[in-house]
Amino acid sequence: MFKLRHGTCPRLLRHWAEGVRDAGKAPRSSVQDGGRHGGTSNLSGTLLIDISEQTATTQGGMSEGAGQQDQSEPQRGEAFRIETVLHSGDQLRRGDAGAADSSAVDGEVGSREQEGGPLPAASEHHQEQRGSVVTLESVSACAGDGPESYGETSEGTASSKLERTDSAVHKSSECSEPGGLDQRQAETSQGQEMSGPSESSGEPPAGGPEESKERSRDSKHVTAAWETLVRWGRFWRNLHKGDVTDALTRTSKICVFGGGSFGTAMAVMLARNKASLDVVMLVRDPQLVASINSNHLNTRYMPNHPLPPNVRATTDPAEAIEGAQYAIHAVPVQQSAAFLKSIALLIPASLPIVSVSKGLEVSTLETMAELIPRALGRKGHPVAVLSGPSFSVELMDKKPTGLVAASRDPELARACQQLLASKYLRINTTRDVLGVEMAGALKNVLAIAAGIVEGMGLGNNCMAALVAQGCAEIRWLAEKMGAKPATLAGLSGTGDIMLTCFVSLSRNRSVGVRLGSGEKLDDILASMSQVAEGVATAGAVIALARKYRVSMPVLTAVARILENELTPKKAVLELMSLPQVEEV
Ligand SMILES: NC(=O)c1ccc[n+]([C@@H]2O[C@H](COP(=O)([O-])OP(=O)(O)OC[C@H]3O[C@@H](n4cnc5c(N)ncnc54)[C@H](O)[C@@H]3O)[C@@H](O)[C@H]2O)c1
Ligand SMILES: O=P(O)(O)OC[C@H](O)CO
Repeated sequence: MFKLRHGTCPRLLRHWAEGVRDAGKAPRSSVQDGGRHGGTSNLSGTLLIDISEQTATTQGGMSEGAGQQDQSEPQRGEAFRIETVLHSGDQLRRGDAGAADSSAVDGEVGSREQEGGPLPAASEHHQEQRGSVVTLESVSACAGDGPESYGETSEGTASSKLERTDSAVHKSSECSEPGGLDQRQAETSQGQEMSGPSESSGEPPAGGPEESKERSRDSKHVTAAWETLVRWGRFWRNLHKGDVTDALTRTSKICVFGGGSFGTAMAVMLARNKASLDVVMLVRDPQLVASINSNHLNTRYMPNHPLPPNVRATTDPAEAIEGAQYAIHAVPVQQSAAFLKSIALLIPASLPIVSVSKGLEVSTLETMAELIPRALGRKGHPVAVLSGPSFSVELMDKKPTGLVAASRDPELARACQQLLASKYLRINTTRDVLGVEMAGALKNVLAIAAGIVEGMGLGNNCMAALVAQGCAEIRWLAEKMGAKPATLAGLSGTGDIMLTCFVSLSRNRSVGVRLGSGEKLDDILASMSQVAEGVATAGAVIALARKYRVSMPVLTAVARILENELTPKKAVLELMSLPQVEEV
């Protein structure tokens, strides 16, 4: 059966198809149409399938064949797929806009990465459209090193692999990996269904030759799956090698608003990606400017990490903004509107602003993507947000990190990928700006709750229950406002919640720990030199919860504790006394 993963990058597939066709590799033999999805036509003896109907009706689910191919001739399968892709133009063009570009760059000099680097970052397209099969084996073939060249996967093995995938499709209704169906899982369940190693099945005991054979087969599947992924990454990188539309290539200056820890980290990520890029930080303190420009050190926020020479600082907004092609906004949320209003006249209408600030403005309940155009007095100003689990110090230390860039304009989200992604920083893209922003803002409030539990010494069970409940509350509100569930389960949601709730580097969590240990909020804030966005955002969350009629017991308790209307101990007692309910 033919299967097409709808999330598979259409651009990649089209290039692949064209490449194979041009190279004359696609055999022109007929295959039979299963006739279930759309019509058939015939050109040069090759069956063509219109997959538009299929695409429209199987979003997120496992899609089953549009046609039947001769399994004994795997090469036909390749041709079949290729032609299918070529004749699904509308879908492909639409998908293309959301497709991800891989632009991993060499960490120091900005040259495009060659073999052996990270896999391509995903697009919304990829993230959302799980559940069908990527024909990665075929991608490998197109990349110039066909299935025969990886591992022990000979042409014949590739054929049987396709067959196995087919049979697995019938057995499983889920597929989780970008590489397609988890064959091992599917086959295992199939095996158990048919002749599982149960006591009554008469199978040899564990550890016998049968089990060892199964283990070795499993191991082959794992190896094949991994190698397929690696080849996919290589193919993708080759495809985009020398891509002149790369935002990094055509950018010469970027300004960064805010010289705190994350503004500095963002400036360094950009500067490391391209040595000739002029990265200018707009900061308020002349001493900090002197330190950055003379000693390449942000002595206040990042004293142990020397900055690349192409990072400089200024207190002059005009100097920072003039000629900049992008602006990164890293000013705390509650100060952002006033800051942006003060420089609005200097900001060209075309200057995209990428916000990394996580929170809601208390006075308006706005997210940053709403606040920025309003503060600039320009509806429709180009905005993206970058979020996800990321401590600035770990980025500076080149620890592997994953973020998500969200924008209504997919090109801008891709530009964020191209400018910032590196060997240690993967950036997905999405159009779900609201989901990314709500998750990023609300996780800070939840992290305060987690800190309180830690500070009170309530134990691991309590911590896990609290964070799970908090996740549900974030989901209830964000989804009601229009966020996508996949976003909330992704890097900016679950990912950032885990990081911020469980890791002591978090400033929000630290505030909670100190509250839970009995300190007063005013004393805690007075002792901090950096922002903990959750403190202000908590009130806004509760106002939004009321507006959207969502009950949020944990986050409401945090807001009341921060307002000094409830002690942490009383809050726990009250929460534990709430009615026992059905899980939703
Ligand atoms: N630090 C991190 O690991 C991290 C990671 C992801 C996102 N963020 C988000 O990035 C934003 C900034 O965080 P940070 O860690 O850099 O904070 P920070 O406290 O380290 O720095 C804040 C910066 O904003 C500047 N600033 C404050 N008020 C200002 C004003 N009125 N006008 C102009 N500049 C002003 C400060 O001088 C400082 O340079 C926050 O919303 C935070 O949630 C931080
Ligand atoms: O230190 P925090 O609590 O502001 O968290 C920093 C980042 O948001 C973590 O992703």
